[in-house]
Amino acid sequence: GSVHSSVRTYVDPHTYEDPNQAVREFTREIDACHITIESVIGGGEFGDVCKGKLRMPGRLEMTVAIKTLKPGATEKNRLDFLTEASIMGQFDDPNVIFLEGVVTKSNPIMIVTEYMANGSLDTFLRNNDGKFTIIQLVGMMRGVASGMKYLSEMGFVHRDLAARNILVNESLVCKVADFGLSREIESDTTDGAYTTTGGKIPVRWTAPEAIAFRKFTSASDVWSYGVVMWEIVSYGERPYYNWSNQDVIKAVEKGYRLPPPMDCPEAIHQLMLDCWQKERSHRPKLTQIVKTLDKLIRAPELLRKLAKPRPHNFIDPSTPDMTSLSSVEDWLVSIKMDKYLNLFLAAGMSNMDQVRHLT
Ligand SMILES: CCCCn1c(-c2ccccc2C)cn2c3c(=O)[nH]c(=O)n(C)c3nc12
Repeated sequence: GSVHSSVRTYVDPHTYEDPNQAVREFTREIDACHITIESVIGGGEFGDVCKGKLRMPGRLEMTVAIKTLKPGATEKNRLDFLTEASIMGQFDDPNVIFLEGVVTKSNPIMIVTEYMANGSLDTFLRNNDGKFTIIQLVGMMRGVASGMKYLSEMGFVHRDLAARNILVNESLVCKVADFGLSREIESDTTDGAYTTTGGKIPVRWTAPEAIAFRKFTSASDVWSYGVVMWEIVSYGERPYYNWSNQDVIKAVEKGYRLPPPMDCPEAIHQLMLDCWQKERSHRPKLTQIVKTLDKLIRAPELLRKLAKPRPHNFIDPSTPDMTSLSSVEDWLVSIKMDKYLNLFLAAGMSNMDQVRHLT
C-alpha cells in the first residue's frame, strides 16, 4: 500500500485574510531583550543579516543568525519579510534551516534562525576550491536533495534553489534557506504548477517550462537541483560562465547542457543530465535522487570513473592527432552520437577528412 509520509502539508501564508495571523500561528515570538547582536555578516533585500546570541529562559545561550527589517520599511515590506518566517516556521527537517523565532513587538523586526558557521554554499566552495574529497561533495549534494525531498513532500515548491541560497554548518551539513520568493503548489491548476505574475526569474537555475510558461513544480525544482550539483562539483563556478541569459535560454532550448566540471564522476554528471531532461515528467523525483546519492556514497568505487572533459580546442601536444580526434568527437557530440565515438576510432576514423568520405 502507499506509504503515507509523516509530514503535514504546508499552508501558504498568502491564503490568510490577515498575514499577521499566519505569523502568530507558525512562529514563536522572542523577547528582544533575549537577543544580543554581535556583528553584521551579510545584507538582504530587507536589511542586514547579523550574527548574535539568543538566551531563552531555561536554555543554554545559543549562537543565532538574525535577519533584521530596515527601519522605515513599509507595511508591505513588513508583511513580505514576515511571510518568510511563516513559511520556515512550518518546516522541521535536518536539511532545512531552522527558525528559532521572530521579534515583531519591538523594532527592528527580526527573524532568528540557527547559526550556520560556514555561511552560504557558493561562497564557501569558492573559498575552499579543490579542498574536499568527492565523497564530501556528494555528501553535500545528498543533504540538499534530502532537504528538497522533505519540502516537495510538504507540497512546497522553492522556485529559487541555488548554491547561494543554501547554508553550510560547521559539520559541512547543507541546509536549504531563503524562502522569500517561494509559493506553495496551487491545488486547482492541472499539473499542480504555479503560475506567477512574472517575478524576476533566476534564468540559469530555472527549468525551461518555468521560464517559458511560468510553471513552477517540484520537477522544476529538480532542474535547479541539477544546477546546484554542478555548482558543487565545480566549487562555485558560475553556470554557463559569462553567457547572457538569452544565450543560456537559446542553448538549453537547442539541447545544450552544462559539461561535466573537472574531475566529475560520470555517474554524477549523468544524474545532472537526468535532472535536465526537457520533459519534466522524465526527470527523477527527489526521493530517487536521494537514493541514488546514498548508493554512490555507500559504494565509492562507482565514483571512480570520471566523465570525459569536453575538449573545446583542447590541444594536447603529447598526442599530435588529438586535435583531429576532438573534431570527430565534437562532431559526434553535436549530433548526439558521441556514444559511437569508439566505433569510429576502432574503424580508424580519427579525423574529419576520413568521415567526409563516409557520406
Ligand atoms: C541564504 C540565507 C541568507 C540569510 N541568512 C539566514 C536566514 C535565512 C532566512 C531567514 C532568516 C535568516 C537569518 C541565516 N544565515 C546565515 C548563517 O547562519 N551563517 C552565515 O554565515 N550566513 C552568511 C548566513 N546568512 C543567513
